[in-house]
Amino acid sequence: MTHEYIDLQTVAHVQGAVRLPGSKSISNRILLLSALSQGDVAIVDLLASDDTAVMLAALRSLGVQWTEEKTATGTIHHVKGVAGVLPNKSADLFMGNAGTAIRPLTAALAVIGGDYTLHGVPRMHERPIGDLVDALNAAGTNVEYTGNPGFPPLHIKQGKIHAQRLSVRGDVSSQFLTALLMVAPLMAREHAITIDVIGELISKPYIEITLNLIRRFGVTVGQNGWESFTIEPGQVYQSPGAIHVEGDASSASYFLAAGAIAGGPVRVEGVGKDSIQGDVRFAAALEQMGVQITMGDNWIEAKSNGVLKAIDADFNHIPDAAMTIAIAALYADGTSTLRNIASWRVKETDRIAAMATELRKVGAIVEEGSDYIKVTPPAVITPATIDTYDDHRMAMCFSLVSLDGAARKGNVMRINDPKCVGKTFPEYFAAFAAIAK
Ligand SMILES: O=C(O)C1=C[C@@H](OP(=O)(O)O)[C@@H](O)[C@H](O)C1
Ligand SMILES: C=C(OP(=O)(O)O)C(=O)O
Repeated sequence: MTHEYIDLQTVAHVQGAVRLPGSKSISNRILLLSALSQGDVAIVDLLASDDTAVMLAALRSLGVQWTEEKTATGTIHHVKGVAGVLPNKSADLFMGNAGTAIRPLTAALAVIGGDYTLHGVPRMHERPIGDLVDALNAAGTNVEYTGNPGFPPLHIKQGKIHAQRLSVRGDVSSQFLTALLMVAPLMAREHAITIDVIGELISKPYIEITLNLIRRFGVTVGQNGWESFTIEPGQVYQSPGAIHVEGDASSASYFLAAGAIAGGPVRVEGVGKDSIQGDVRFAAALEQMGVQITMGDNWIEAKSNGVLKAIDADFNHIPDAAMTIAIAALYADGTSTLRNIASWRVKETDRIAAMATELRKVGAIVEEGSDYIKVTPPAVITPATIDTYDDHRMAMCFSLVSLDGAARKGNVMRINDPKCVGKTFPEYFAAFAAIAK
């Protein structure tokens, strides 16, 4: 942890428009699908952040060629697909703390086979991957733990897929199912492959993103509810030519919440009503809190009179954006409860514990359980020094606590280690400053 911090003066009003960076979830999926496909792919507006940098670096280490072209309107990444045949049969890959990189890459490398090691930052070595490794190894791959069983680092050797039916637990992270779905066409060379989901699948909208993008690369997945998925044999990923990355709907949540807390209107551009990201449903949660939301094809806008209604709801479908609701709850007219969010505990940090600790610093009364958090707002928000636990979302969420019409002028919120936003949104604090009037 660095000792850097940023001091945010309290402000009473926000207004303006923000152009969102690309979606992390879409960017990393498209990068891997492009590498696995036949033909060249031109990716427009890929997210530039730590999580995509580790994926790009890994692809380069594996011998996948890509170049970046700067244009007047943005960037285009050109990826040369290798159709599932990686030029480099061995590599040591640093995955940072990017779940969307390590989980699908582990599946791809395990199925393709070779001699690969994958590791990350210390927290990555505490984030579960056992359900994915179990599913893969039961099907014939050869993945070993080199540290603690169930967690990275991993050593992948040559295996041989013999199963036509795989099962994976869905209740710890949806990324395990995403990873298997992405590599299923590589396994279904001669026989169909069926993937059964064991336990209640969490974070379902992320599976919808996966299925949508797999389809864009020419592969059809048969779906039996959320219980099983079948990939018919002989399907090969084909380049869609050019593919555009939507703005990040989770990143949008901070600006929409700002509009909700401090008047607005605040408009985010790059994501709208046709988005394939589940996190656009954050806007519906704000509506329930009394915020006025309008949406276009490529934008969402929030405005309010600053008085928010408390909310009690299940947030399993939007685990990332739900953190922003926990902050909006500070400005509500009563106690809010966010339910069914157990996955918060195994992300960049234990987010239920971190959120509870930091909300208490600004005066909230917080109750936490294994899978819920209950927030009662204080009469006045107390200025505080906020720790961010190397979690980009903690830093972005707590920037919002500087929005306070009732605060004494000159009050300051200090956010420690603000650079952790680099995981998904390196320019976050500049974008936030631009709407704080
Ligand atoms: O598949 C994805 O792109 C993601 C799935 C979610 O994780 P879980 O499925 O672990 O909840 C989400 O929290 C993460 O930021 C991105
Ligand atoms: C949980 C997150 O990331 P990851 O993709 O590493 O799981 C997140 O961005 O909030």
